[in-house]
Amino acid sequence: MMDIARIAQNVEAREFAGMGSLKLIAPAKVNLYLNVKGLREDGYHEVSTIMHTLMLHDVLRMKLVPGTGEPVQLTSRSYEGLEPLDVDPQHNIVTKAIVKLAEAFGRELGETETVRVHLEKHIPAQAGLGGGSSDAAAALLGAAILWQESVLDPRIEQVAATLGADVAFFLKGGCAQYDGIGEHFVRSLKITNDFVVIVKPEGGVSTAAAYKKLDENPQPLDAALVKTAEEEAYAMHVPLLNNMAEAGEELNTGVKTVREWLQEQPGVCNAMMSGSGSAVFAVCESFDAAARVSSSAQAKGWWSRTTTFGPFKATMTTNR
Ligand SMILES: C[C@](O)(CO)[C@H](O)COP(=O)(O)OP(=O)(O)OC[C@H]1O[C@@H](n2ccc(N)nc2=O)[C@H](O)[C@@H]1O
Ligand SMILES: Nc1ncnc2c1ncn2[C@@H]1O[C@H](COP(=O)(O)OP(=O)(O)OP(=O)(O)O)[C@@H](O)[C@H]1O
Repeated sequence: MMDIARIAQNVEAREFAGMGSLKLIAPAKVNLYLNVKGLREDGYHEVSTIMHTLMLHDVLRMKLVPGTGEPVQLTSRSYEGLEPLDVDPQHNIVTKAIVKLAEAFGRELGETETVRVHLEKHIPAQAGLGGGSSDAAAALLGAAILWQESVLDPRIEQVAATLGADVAFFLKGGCAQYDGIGEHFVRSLKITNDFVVIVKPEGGVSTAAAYKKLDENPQPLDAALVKTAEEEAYAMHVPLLNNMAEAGEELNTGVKTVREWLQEQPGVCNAMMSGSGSAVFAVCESFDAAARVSSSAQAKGWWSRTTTFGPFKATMTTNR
């Protein structure tokens, strides 16, 4: 499996220059508010959450090539100190997304045409930053565009919902509240462009394990704070709440170390684990403060980036 990942790293994006190729961006997200509620019969949990996209993003390059026998040929390269993906190309959520959308559109893949994709990873995996989900949303849009279908076709949203709870959000982006299992849009909030530092301790947290851990020790949130979060119209005023944070800190003790360290840094307004972890995000009072905190985090051996909240959803961009 790792050999495939290494071979994939040698493939250059240059192959995707020129006509007929698409470039898409797949932004990361953080959860400003995550309230995990009861366990449903299907094993998923009811949640209410407010997510905000970041300027930090992965890049997907896509094109159609004559059929190679494979429905999708996916290569990937990880940047900025990230490990290669721990998943082989046919199990990558990008491949799954394209294959499922082809089925929904009644398109045969493999014999006459193959979708070739190069994925540039900048978002760490198992971090609660939604990297895989955002890649999947971008792949759905890219495939629809390559097949000359409307990006507003309802089958895109339908397939998104079958891929993972977070995928639907990345088709909308910005700041929005979702409920159900996290796939059901409730409302948009006014976005912010505050500076953010993301710090990830060594190791990730499995989303499924974090939900399971929370079931062992449920963490109801303060009702008054929940009301404030659910009624707030501006992203910048949403109180940072995550009742999965304790589960994440138990599964990866580095999360607690990072969160406590961030909360002590000058210029940090607030810090909290994102989603199911293991990344912790800190909202900072200035770019300078964010850059200083991020450099100090890197000096301690943690993966860290300075970014801002952003308005983007998974989207096509100029192919450069
Ligand atoms: C933690 C969050 O990132 C918050 O935004 C999301 O809830 C996770 O969304 P996601 O990564 O798209 O999750 P999925 O890939 O759909 O699910 C992974 C696993 O997490 C658990 N899961 C996920 C979502 C949910 N509402 N309840 C769950 O119990 C299930 O065990 C599932 O098998
Ligand atoms: N394109 C992809 N990018 C990242 N991980 C992927 C991808 N495709 C499949 N995976 C698998 O999904 C796992 C979780 O990765 P992902 O980045 O989605 O986690 P996450 O940041 O915890 O997301 P979320 O916040 O949605 O739970 C990875 O460990 C990897 O095995």
